Amino acid sequence: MLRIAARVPDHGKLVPWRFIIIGGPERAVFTERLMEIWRSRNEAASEQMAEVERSKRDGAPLVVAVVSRAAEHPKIPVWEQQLSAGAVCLNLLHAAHAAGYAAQWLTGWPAYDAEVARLLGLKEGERIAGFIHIGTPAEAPVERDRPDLDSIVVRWVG
Ligand SMILES: Cc1cc2nc3c(=O)[nH]c(=O)nc-3n(C[C@H](O)[C@H](O)[C@H](O)COP(=O)(O)O)c2cc1C
Repeated sequence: MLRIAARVPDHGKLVPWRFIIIGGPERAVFTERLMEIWRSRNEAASEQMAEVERSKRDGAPLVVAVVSRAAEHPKIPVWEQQLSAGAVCLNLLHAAHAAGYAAQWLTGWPAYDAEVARLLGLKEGERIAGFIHIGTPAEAPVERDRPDLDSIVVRWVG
């Protein structure tokens, strides 16, 4: 799956992304660490609120953090490097689904938190493009409204 995920358009072959696998026994430890950080930020939160938070962090047995390491480059804009990291996330979703798993691209506060970044060993300039949660499907995914193409497509007429 990671091989498929890494097979994305990558202008300049910079490989401006990397993976951190959070699985096995470390998966539960990761949730605990996130909860500790969350509690330190939400000291007044009730146990019920903590359980809601835990249910959001505690989903699939495998999480792959896709890390963007886009950096200033003389020819390749940072924007294009970040888009490439997004493509990695989507490819990983497709790879997981094609292999029969369920997968979801999540961010939430942990993707933007300096302490979580330290916990994951992110280096200066690195950031989370997505936490890709992967597991065995428990139920059919809920469909939701999709964009009305007529409202977002125009034909360029010069
Ligand atoms: C960058 C990014 C971050 C996302 N983060 C979250 C999130 O934190 N929580 C959430 O419920 N959905 C999040 N989503 C949306 C889900 O990945 C997904 O689109 C949604 O669950 C519906 O799935 P579907 O589009 O396959 O029907 C995020 C999507 C993207 C592109």
